[in-house]
Amino acid sequence: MIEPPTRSATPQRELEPPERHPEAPAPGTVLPSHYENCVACGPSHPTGLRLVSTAGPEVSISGEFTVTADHQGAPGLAHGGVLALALDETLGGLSWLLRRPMVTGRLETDYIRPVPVGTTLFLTARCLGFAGRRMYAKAVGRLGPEGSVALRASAVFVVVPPEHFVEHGTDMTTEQVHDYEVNP
Ligand SMILES: CCCCCCCCCCCCCCCC(=O)SCCNC(=O)CCNC(=O)[C@H](O)C(C)(C)COP(=O)(O)OP(=O)(O)OC[C@H]1O[C@@H](n2cnc3c(N)ncnc32)[C@H](O)[C@@H]1OP(=O)(O)O
Repeated sequence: MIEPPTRSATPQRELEPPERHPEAPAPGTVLPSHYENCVACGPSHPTGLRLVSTAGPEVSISGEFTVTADHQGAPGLAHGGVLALALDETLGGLSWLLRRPMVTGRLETDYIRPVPVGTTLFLTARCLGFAGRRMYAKAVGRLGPEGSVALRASAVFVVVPPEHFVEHGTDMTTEQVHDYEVNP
């Protein structure tokens, strides 16, 4: 028997409101890739999404990427896992505005419309607030800037110390991780 989920991306109590960091990049700022080989945003990844994120108002982010033949599941259609990746990256980009390192704890995705190869998907993510170390957020993906909604997601990210990436990853020093705090 498959166990029912024990956690939910729907807040179970009132959240502390999110605060945009005073030194967050201004709305409209195109955000840099956080890692050149990232499968979602890295410019050096050969088949990645090359998703580009832009800081939005309050604690929100927009992102876009074009679905290519490298992102197919069924012929001519984006793979659902790839679409979850795009949502995860856009939601994770909220870190730039909060200036707190976070990792995805839970990502709940609704797939509403198929996304054909060649589509430029427009994503937006918004922070709902915090419950301790848990950050709750929502995201939407549209087929065009004002197009039909193809995807919706609710997520919980967990704030981690910068050392998380040094301890569990490779090629990352504590100095590099702390650089994010001053040089987004
Ligand atoms: C300096 C700033 C500039 C930054 C500028 C850089 C920008 C950069 C952009 C990046 C954009 C990329 C975006 C992709 C982001 C990924 O894809 S991250 C990769 C995928 N995720 C992971 O690998 C996470 C793997 N899991 C873990 O490492 C650990 O389970 C976690 C999540 C750190 C939690 O472990 P822990 O630290 O021991 O925490 P724990 O005490 O268990 O839980 C803490 C709280 O979180 C809750 N929690 C823990 N796990 C979960 C869960 N799965 N679901 C819900 N709640 C949970 C607990 O219930 C607990 O809540 P409270 O009881 O405190 O209320």
